Amino acid sequence: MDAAAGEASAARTAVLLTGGGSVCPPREAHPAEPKDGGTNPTSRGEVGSCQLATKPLSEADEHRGREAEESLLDESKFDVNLQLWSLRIPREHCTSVGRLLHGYMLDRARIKPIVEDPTSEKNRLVILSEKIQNSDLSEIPSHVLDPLKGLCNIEAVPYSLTLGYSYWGAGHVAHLNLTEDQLPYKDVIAKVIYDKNQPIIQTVVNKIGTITNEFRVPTFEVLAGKSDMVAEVKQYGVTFKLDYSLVYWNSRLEHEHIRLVSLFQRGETICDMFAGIGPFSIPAARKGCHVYANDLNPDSVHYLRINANINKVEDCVYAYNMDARAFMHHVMTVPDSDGMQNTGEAVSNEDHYDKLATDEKEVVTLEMLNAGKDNQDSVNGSSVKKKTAVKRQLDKASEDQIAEERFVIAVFQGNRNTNKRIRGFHLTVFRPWEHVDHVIMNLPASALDFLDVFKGLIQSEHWRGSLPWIHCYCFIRSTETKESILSKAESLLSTKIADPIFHRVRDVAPNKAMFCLSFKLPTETCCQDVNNVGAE
Ligand SMILES: C[S@@+](CC[C@H](N)C(=O)[O-])C[C@H]1O[C@@H](n2cnc3c(N)ncnc32)[C@H](O)[C@@H]1O
Repeated sequence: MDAAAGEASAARTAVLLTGGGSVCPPREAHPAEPKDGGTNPTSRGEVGSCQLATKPLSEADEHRGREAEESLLDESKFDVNLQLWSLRIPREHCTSVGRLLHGYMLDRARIKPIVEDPTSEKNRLVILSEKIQNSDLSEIPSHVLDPLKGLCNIEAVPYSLTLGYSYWGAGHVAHLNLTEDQLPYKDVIAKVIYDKNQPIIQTVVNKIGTITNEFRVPTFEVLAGKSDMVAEVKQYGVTFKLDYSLVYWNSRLEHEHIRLVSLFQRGETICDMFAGIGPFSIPAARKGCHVYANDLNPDSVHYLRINANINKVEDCVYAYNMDARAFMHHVMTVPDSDGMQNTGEAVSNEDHYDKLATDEKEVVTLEMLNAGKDNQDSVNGSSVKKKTAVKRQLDKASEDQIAEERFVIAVFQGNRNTNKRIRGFHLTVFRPWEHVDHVIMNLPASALDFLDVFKGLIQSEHWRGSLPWIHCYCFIRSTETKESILSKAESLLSTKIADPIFHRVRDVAPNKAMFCLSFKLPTETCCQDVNNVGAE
């Protein structure tokens, strides 16, 4: 359980402390009529005693507390009701409205901000963020609202959303973020959360201060229960095991993890420079990508390996525990003797590059496929012979062939678990110095500073196909602009970036937003011999 879950727990605590009775309405997620009919600007937020309050218990409170104790677990006590605003729009404008309203829509893990309108199938409701409090939408700046009004008819509709028991995820750690005025009551709050949530909650912690260490791990004070902070959480069907006290984890990035991985194709090669416990790497591997995942924190790499195993992608994830800069140099360096440096290894513990050249995974070119011919030399020959054959065939392949070969990979991977082998047909898996499709850099506080690692990184005589996409996360403060960030990136790469894409991930503070800057690595930056590498 993380901060969000802690929020629910805090809400539940408040129910007991303030004795609000049946204050949270039944679980629902629908447009709701405001008491004033929606004509006046109306403040909305969390309702009733679902807000944390710390006044003393009355007799009635204690009675209700005893009642709650008698039942093992009252799931409704987890409910957090959000009173929000939504915009009713014609359904054909969803994409454009979603784009225009980026940063002003609801940003909650696993909640879609655009939903069906129960009153008409021709419309959709765009759920607005909690920061939009008034029906006149005065919190949305005119440069966003005016184009929206020009695009289509919009109508502000109150929207009630209850985040219930199942929403708050898994794990046994209730993670609180107590404010100054709540701190004097931290022990009683923790005790109530702990006592009233047996056997689910085993540990109650409060986050202390801001994160300053390089591994981005918050400091927690254990307020109740065991100090064990190992938990399992689920994101979009993937299970992640982690120790909250040792590694970075942020459930609010779930949408972003899904968004980025949805851009990857099966068979692609991914380098994740700041991988953490694998929220990009593991889903990418599950999609059929080959992932080189690195983190400086040895505990993160430990859980990355565990998570690769839990999710059965240990064959496709190669884990490294290095500084990100050293990692990129390491995986992009062509080994002297066609061997592999031993710093990083496949999670399955087999030598990755040996595996690439064994008879289980070798290369078939399009011509060989068409001819339907066995490549017995590679299957039966020595490892060196096989690798030479692989190399020769790779050299011949064009960009089109890469696509075709990847189709073959998809077919073979579909059969992977059946242990079915077709002798003579082999797979193309590129080593990073030959081809990488995407590089992920999720260390928003300083990832931009690492961009100079790409200067002269690629040896063009070994490279095949187009240059990689870089997805570099950053913060933009109110004193900065996209232009200033871009110019910093360009100066680190020593060249212009063509067609940069800024994706707003989330607001992290009133004056600070997290963005993902995506761009194709410019040829001028990275190639030791620029003439031979395609920059398309
Ligand atoms: C913001 S977290 C992102 C983790 C993961 N990608 C995610 O989305 O949850 C950044 C990660 O970078 C790691 N890190 C910090 N400095 C690093 C460095 N110089 N080289 C490699 N990893 C580093 C931290 O340990 C942390 O796990």
